[in-house]
Amino acid sequence: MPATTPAATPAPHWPAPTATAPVAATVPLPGSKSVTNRALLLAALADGPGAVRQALRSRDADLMVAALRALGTTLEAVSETSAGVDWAVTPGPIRGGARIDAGLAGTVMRFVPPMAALADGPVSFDGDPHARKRPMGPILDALRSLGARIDNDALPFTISGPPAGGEVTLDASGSSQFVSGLLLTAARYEKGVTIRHVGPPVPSQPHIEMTVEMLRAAGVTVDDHERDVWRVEPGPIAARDVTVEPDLSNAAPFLAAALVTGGKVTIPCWPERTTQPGDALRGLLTAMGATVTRSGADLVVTGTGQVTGLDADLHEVGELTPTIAALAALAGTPSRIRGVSHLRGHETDRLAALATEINRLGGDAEETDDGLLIRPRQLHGGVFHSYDDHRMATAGAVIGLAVPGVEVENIATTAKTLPEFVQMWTALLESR
Ligand SMILES: O=C(O)C1=C[C@@H](OP(=O)(O)O)[C@@H](O)[C@H](O)C1
Ligand SMILES: C=C(OP(=O)(O)O)C(=O)O
Repeated sequence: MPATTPAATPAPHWPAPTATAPVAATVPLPGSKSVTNRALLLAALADGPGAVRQALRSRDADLMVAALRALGTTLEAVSETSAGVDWAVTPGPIRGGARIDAGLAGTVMRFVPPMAALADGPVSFDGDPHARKRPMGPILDALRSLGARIDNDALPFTISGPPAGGEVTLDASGSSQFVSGLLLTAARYEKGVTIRHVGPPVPSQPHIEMTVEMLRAAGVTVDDHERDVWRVEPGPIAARDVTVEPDLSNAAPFLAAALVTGGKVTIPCWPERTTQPGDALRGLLTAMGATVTRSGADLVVTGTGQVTGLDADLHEVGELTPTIAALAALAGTPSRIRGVSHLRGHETDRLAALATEINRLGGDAEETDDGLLIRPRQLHGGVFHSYDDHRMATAGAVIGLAVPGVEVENIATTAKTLPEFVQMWTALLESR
C-alpha cells in the first residue's frame, strides 16, 4: 500500500498587532540581502580565499550559499551572532553537475547562471512555482549570445558553456538584475563583456551602481561612462574581506511605524554613503510627514501619527513600493506611485497584489500602467494576503498598526530577507 501523507495544515494567519501607543525603539537591522549575495558570489569567483562579514542569514542568502557550495566553493561560517554570519570563502574550480534551487530569489536566479556557465559540466536551475514566472529571457538570451547553451527561456533550465564573452545587447527594462548578473561574472569570461541596454529605462539604477562599486573594489575594471553601456575587462577578481551594511530596505516597515504611531524609530549604523536604494527612505518618509535626522551613525525618524500622501516616481527604488503603498493607504491625502511597472515581475505582481489587498480592507487603490493611485478611505480588518512576498507581508503589518483586525497570511514568508521579522515587530510594539 502506498504511504499516505497527511494534508499539510496551513499556518494560521498572523494577527498584526495594532499600536496602542507611539513606538519608541532602536532597531538594529541584519545585513543587506543585495550586498550579501553580491559579496558571496564575488568571493566565490575571486583569486583566493576571502571573508564576508555580518552577512545576512535568510532564505535568499541561504540559497546563494547552497548554490555556491554546489558549484564547488567552500563556505565556512566562522561565527554567527545577531549581527549576522562571518563567512570564510575559499573559491574552487567551478563544478558542473549541480542542481541549483533559486527559490524565489532574483539574486540567485539572475546572478548565479553566468557563473554556472563557467562550470566543467551542465548546471540545472529551478525554483519556487512562482519563480518560473519571473522574467529571465533577456539574461538567458544574453548568455547565449556570449556563448552559453541554455535549454529554456525561464526556470527551469540547464546551462552549459563556457561562454567566451564579448558584446551583447539586451533589454533590461524588466529588471536591473539582468545587467548586474552579467557584470558580476563578466571579468572571468575570456573576452570580458560589453553590455548595451536598448529599451525603456532600466529600473533600480542604485543596484547597478552597487554592482559596479563592488566590482571596482575587487580590482575589476568597469567602464560605465556611457549611459546604458557597461564594459567589464577580463581579469582577476581580487579576494577581499568585506563587511555587509545593514539592510536599509528592510528598515522601511520599522521606520513607517514611527509615522503611523507618531513615535520614534532609530536605526543604528545607517551608512553615510551607500548605493542601497533604502537610503531614499529619508526623502520619501519626509515627504509623507516624518522628521528624519541623523545622530552620529544613527538614523532617527519621528512621526506625528498623521501620514501625508505623496506623488513619487519609485523607478529607482521599486523594492520600497509595498511599504510606501501601505503608508499611502493610511494617509489623509491621495498618493500616486509611478515608474514601477517592472514590479509585475517581482516576487508576485506587486501592483495587482497591493491594489487587491488594500481594497480588500476597504481601501481605495487603483492599479495604473506603471504604478498605483491610492486615495484616503477608512480601512477595516480582514485577511491581508502576502502571495509569498516578504514585502507584501510587512506591508500588511504596517497597515495593521492603525487598523484593528488585520491578519497577515503567511507571515513566515518574511524569512526571504528577514527571518526575525515577527520578533522584531513584536519588540517594536512593546517599546515605549
Ligand atoms: O540587484 C539587486 O539586489 C536587486 C535589484 C532590484 O531588482 P529589479 O531591478 O528587478 O527591481 C530590487 O528590486 C531587488 O530587490 C534587489
Ligand atoms: C524584488 C525583490 O527581490 P528579488 O531579489 O528576489 O528580486 C525584493 O526583495 O523586493
